[in-house]
Amino acid sequence: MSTMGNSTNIFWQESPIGKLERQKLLNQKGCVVWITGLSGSGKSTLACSLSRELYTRGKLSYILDGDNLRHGLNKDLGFKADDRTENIRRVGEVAKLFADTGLICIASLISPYRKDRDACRAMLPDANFIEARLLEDGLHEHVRQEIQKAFTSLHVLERLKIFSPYLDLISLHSRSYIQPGFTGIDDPYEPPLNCEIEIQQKDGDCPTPGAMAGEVVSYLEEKGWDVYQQASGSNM
Ligand SMILES: Nc1ncnc2c1ncn2[C@@H]1O[C@H](COP(=O)(O)OS(=O)(=O)O)[C@@H](OP(=O)(O)O)[C@H]1O
Ligand SMILES: Nc1ncnc2c1ncn2[C@@H]1O[C@H](COP(=O)(O)OP(=O)(O)O)[C@@H](O)[C@H]1O
Repeated sequence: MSTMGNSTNIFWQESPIGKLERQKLLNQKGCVVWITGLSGSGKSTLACSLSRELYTRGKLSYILDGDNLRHGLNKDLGFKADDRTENIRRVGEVAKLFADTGLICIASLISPYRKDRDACRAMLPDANFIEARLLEDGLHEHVRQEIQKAFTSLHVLERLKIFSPYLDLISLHSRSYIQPGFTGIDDPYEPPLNCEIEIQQKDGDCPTPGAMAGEVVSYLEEKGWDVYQQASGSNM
């Protein structure tokens, strides 16, 4: 482990262009949208849909997806509690840098431990960390209803076709049953107590990816994250 934290001869170097200038250039405010939820709850789907939605509105975002980062930056980490904590800490630090560039950084990780997510929140100025929790019930209910429909009304071949869009989800759940230490099966997931956004089913329906992204975009618009305003505070 690094001993950097204890060094006394390391000094902060100021950059000539600050966050305010960068935000003004981009006409948006840098923040972190942190998407948390169980495996298969739709985190990556929401992250991609949100990034696309923001792009069409002329807003620059960047996705930090847990799966992808585990191919590079975090390839030395596994799924034991300490590794997950270090995984989240590193992504929190990277997300903080991205937000400082003026980007809307979308971090999408299971991030099962509340204290780790809260530590990332604490790295940023107030309100720059927007936690969005995906409640998996909507998606699972959607799959359940599709399976039920397939078995009650269709020919066998058509039934099989119905399953094809969910092969990922089915394989994920199958894997989770044979792999020890899987979040939500035999490893804990601690839901946020007070997150900014909670996405769940409405009237038994799973929201479409576009609708999920819409909920986050509405939040950002309502709070003014999508547009830079000189008067809106120096620290944002
Ligand atoms: N033991 C165990 N528990 C949970 N998840 C596992 C595990 N082993 C592998 N995977 C796959 O890794 C993806 C989650 O990586 P994360 O970096 O988001 O996890 S964490 O935040 O550090 O808990 C996760 O991807 P998503 O399904 O996209 O969430 C899993 O496919
Ligand atoms: N809103 C949705 N409606 C229908 N299918 C979805 C929705 N969100 C995700 N899915 C599907 O569920 C599966 C898991 O989604 P994914 O985004 O990979 O979850 P996670 O990143 O949380 O593991 C994928 O096959 C994806 O296409």
